[in-house]
Amino acid sequence: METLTESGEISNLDLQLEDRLSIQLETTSPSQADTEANDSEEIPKHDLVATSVSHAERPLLCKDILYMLHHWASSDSISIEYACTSESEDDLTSESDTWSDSEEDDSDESVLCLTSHGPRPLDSTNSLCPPLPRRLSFKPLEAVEEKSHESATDEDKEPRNVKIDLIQHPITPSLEWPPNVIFQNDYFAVSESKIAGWGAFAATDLKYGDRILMETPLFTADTSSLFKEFDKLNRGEQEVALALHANDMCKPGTPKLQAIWTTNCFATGLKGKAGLFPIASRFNHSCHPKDNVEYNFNRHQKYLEMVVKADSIAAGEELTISYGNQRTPMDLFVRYGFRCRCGACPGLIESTKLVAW
Ligand SMILES: C[S@@+](CC[C@H](N)C(=O)[O-])C[C@H]1O[C@@H](n2cnc3c(N)ncnc32)[C@H](O)[C@@H]1O
Repeated sequence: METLTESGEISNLDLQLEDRLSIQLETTSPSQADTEANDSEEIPKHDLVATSVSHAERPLLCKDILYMLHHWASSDSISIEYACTSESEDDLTSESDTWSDSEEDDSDESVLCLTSHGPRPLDSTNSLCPPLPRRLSFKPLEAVEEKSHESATDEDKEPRNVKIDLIQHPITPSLEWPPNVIFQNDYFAVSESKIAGWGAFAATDLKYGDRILMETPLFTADTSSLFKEFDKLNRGEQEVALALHANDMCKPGTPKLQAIWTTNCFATGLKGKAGLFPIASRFNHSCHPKDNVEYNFNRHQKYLEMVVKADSIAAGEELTISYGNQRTPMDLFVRYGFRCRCGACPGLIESTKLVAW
C-alpha cells in the first residue's frame, strides 16, 4: 500500500480512507436512510480534490483529525459525542474511563492506517491549528446558564405556554400530521432539515420565553447502566430509541445503542445520569447567535423543556439549540463528529487550515 511519498503527496490509500471515513462520518438509522441519503455529511467532492493541492494550502481532513486524536489524546480514549458541558476539558475524566476504548481498539484498522505512516505529529503549538481537547470523552448535553435576556421584564422571564402537554413516551403519531412530519405540537413540527436529517421548525410565530416542549425521558442511565436500562424498555420504546440518529465517526464497531446515546443524550444532573429524549433529540445545532432555543432539565419534575431564547421566530424557521457554547466548527467536528452547517459559522473547511507536515 502506498502511503506518503517523499514529495509529500498524499497517496491513494489516504484517498480511500477519506472515502471510507466520509461514509463512517454519519451512520444513519434505518428510518433516516432515505432522508439523509441526499443530505448526509459526506465529505464534499472538493474536499477529496483538496488532497492533491499543496499541503500548506489544503484544508483539514478526516485523517488529520484522527491523526491528531491518536497522538494527542492522553490515553486511547476517543469517543465522539453530540453534546458537551461548560466544564473545562480537564474535568473530562471519570466518565471517559467507563466509555474508553479497550486496548484492543488500538488495532482499529483505520486509526492504525492513518497513524502508522504519518511523517510526524502535527505541532500543537502551530498557531493555525486550533487547540484540541487533551482528553476526549463522552459527555451528555447539559444546559448552560444563559445570561438573562436584556429586554425581558421579570414577568417575561417565566416561560409562557405553561399549559403545554407533557410528552410521555411512547407517543402515538397523529394521522393528521403531514407525511414528512414525525412529530408536531402547537408550536413546532419535526420534519426534514436543510442543516441535517430531521430538524424542528416553528409551526407558528414564536416569541422569547415561549415554552415549546416539555418531554420526559424515554429512559435515563449512566455510563455503566446504559444497556441494562435499555433492556428494561418494551419493544416499542426500544424501537423509538433505535430510530434516533447515530454518529459513529471514529469507531467502527461501536454498538449502535452507544452511538445513539452519545449522539443524543442530555444530562439530567440526577446522580450523573443522562436521558434520551426522542423529540428534543431532533433539534439541530446552531452556532451563536443563530441558536434560537434553549433547554433545561427540570430536576424536580423530571422533564426536559425547550424555551425560545430569540426575540422572535417566524413560522417555518428552523429551531436550533447550541450543543456547546463557544464551540468552533473544529470542536464540533472533533467532539461530536459532524461538520457544522448551521450557516452562522464559517464551517470546518473554511475556518480551519493546517500547515504542511
Ligand atoms: C441530536 S441529532 C439532531 C437531529 C438530527 N438531525 C436527526 O436527524 O435526528 C445531532 C446530529 O444532527 C446533525 N447535526 C446537528 N446539527 C448540525 C449542524 N449544525 N451541522 C451539521 N450537522 C448537524 C449531526 O449529524 C449531529 O450528530
